[in-house]
Amino acid sequence: MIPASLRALLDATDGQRRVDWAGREVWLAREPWGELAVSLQGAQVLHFLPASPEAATAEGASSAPDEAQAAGASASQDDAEESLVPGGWLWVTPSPQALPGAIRGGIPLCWPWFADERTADESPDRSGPLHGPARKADWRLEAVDEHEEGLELHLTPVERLHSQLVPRAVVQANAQRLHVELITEHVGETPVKITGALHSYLAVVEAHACRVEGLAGARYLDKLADFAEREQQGELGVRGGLDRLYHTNAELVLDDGGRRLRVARQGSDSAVIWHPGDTLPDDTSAEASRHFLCVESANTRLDPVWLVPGAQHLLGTTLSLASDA
Ligand SMILES: O=P(O)(O)OC[C@H]1O[C@H](O)[C@H](O)[C@@H](O)[C@@H]1O
Repeated sequence: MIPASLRALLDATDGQRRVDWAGREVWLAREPWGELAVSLQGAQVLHFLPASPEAATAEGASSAPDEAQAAGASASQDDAEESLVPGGWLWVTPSPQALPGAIRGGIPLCWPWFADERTADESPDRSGPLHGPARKADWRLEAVDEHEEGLELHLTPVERLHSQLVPRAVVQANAQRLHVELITEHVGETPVKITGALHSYLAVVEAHACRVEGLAGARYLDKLADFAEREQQGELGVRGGLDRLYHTNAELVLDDGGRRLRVARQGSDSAVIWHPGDTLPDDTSAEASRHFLCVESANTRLDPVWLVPGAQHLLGTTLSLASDA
């Protein structure tokens, strides 16, 4: 579910190319296996639509223009805002912030800390940005390789983001799945504590009618209740705003009534589930916000990672259709 202007650029793409979208350089692929869009600001995957027959039949997965009615084009919406076009597994706001702001949507890379935890923040007064500097930084596309009848992209930041830590991102896309990994290499001399997230904005029919399976019985910290510790009773039904850090490495399934998306995580014992509810961010309308739910592969205060010199940490997520759909 992406803004119409990004959809139009994809429709005009045959193969692979670089375009300018929302003031950012964005790499696009439209090939027999499916579609992928990656912003070089933040190495942020913005769009993924696999060509597998099952994916194409899932509700909302078509990109045909005449089916673009549902999301974001309603009369209640600000006329100035672009419409959102259904199709794809990720959501991107129709009104992204200008640079140097970050684009809300897709899969932002939060590194080397999650939210306001500021692990590994080297600024003198520990005043680094929410979610760390990586998501707003310029990244370089180092390589595009063939991978399992799809593609594998390798990205690195243009400038050094930390004196001891070096991140890189790998994106694998094919007709069945999207896999993103954020690898942190310690090239320094002293242990460093990191957190982080693959802050996935997953496209849904209606955020407040979603179910997330796999969390029953898990302990979580409720950020909307001053980090109160609670236990998930039964499966999670999303009915309003929520901001929770679940302590689990379980595989999750997001069911929005139309599609059952499996969210597998690697190197992550924290699953963050977030939706702003009525507390809308400045860059997103109420109408547009109805169509995403964040299900994040993360390392949070629940499972920070102490990296020692020479070590690496891989934080990953794999999105695929649940086979029991
Ligand atoms: O608005 P952003 O900086 O992108 O952050 C969006 C959200 O990210 C995470 O999910 C946090 O748990 C939330 O507390 C935060 O509000």
